[in-house]
Amino acid sequence: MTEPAKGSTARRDPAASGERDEPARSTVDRWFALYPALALAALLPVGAATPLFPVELGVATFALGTLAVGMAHGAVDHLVPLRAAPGVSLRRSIAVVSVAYAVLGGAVVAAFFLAPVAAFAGFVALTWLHWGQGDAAALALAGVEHLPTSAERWLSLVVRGGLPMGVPLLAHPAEYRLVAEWVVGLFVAEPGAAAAAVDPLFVPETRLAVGGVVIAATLASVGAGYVRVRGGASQRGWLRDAGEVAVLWAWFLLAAPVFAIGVYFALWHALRHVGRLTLVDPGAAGALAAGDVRRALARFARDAAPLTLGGFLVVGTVGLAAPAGVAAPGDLLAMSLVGIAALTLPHVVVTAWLDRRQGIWRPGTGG
Ligand SMILES: CC1=C(/C=C/C(C)=C/C=C/C(C)=C/C=O)C(C)(C)CCC1
Ligand SMILES: [Fe+2]
Repeated sequence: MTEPAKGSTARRDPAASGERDEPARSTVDRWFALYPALALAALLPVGAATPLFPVELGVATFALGTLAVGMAHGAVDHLVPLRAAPGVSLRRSIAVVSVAYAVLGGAVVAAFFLAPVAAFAGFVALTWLHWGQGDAAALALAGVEHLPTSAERWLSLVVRGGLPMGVPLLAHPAEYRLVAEWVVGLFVAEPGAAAAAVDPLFVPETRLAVGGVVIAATLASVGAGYVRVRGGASQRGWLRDAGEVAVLWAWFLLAAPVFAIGVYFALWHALRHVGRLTLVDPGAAGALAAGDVRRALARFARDAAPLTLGGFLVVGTVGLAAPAGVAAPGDLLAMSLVGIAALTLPHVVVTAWLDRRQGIWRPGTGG
């Protein structure tokens, strides 16, 4: 739990306190964060075997995860302003989010056409930020007490986003590079040009620097949390945080990158975000408070269905527009990633707005 709000003017932090919706919140934490994390831990032996298999296994897993929940997790963004802010109409909510998606998504696609290598690196950086942002919100929702300041939450963001984006580069650079070549290869048709173009990204210094940042941030974050526990914060929340970080470290060290990220995207990031969204839908939150996870999920699926299809249309359009064409499984992954990149920038903006509304980055004052 964050520091209690001080003074009568301070607003509550609904992501980390509030008794009224506590049963719904703890149901969400269990079903959408804790159990999936335990499932990922149980999958570690499977992950450890994946480097022995062809990368196509990873591509199929990534596609399946994106089909199942990955795409859907952002497909209710148009309802987020409506549900998270008083006084926003449905029409305004849809209009604002549609404009953000068209402008920002269009800019991302243009960036891939104009400067594919920089756009790819930017997408990895954006995902680092976004997946870290998602986990910081999940930790707040879980009510951990060892992250009472925004600085500590930012450090968690660096760790949690760095695990999926940085550790595979440290542990499996060849497959990481292959994916970069596939993505850039959609936009540069000459044979061998993509491999040469991504060279500057894969110098040993990048790998060292990225690995160093993730290791240092992990040690600093776990250490700072321990200091908070010594100062009276709940040990349970800290152990949960450190345990999740340990599972993610093991997962991304052991599993082949495309497989690892495919599973993580669906089972970890997307599910956590879906859980968070069910809490801002009063109908779903009511079902969750009564322990009815299935009904909450059914409501989410109904809301997300139309724009999940829309998301796949975006991916298909990227495939049709790619100058080099789409032929091999690698191209399919590449076109999905570019489509996802276009959807991710506006999704990050909507999520950041929700974070702000919920006081994720201003613990103790939020709401
Ligand atoms: C697959 C894959 C990569 C990139 C994945 C990314 C960047 C996924 C982003 C997904 C998002 C942002 C989903 C929305 O929340 C790497 C790391 C380049 C190399 C290893 C394999
Ligand atoms: Fe997301």
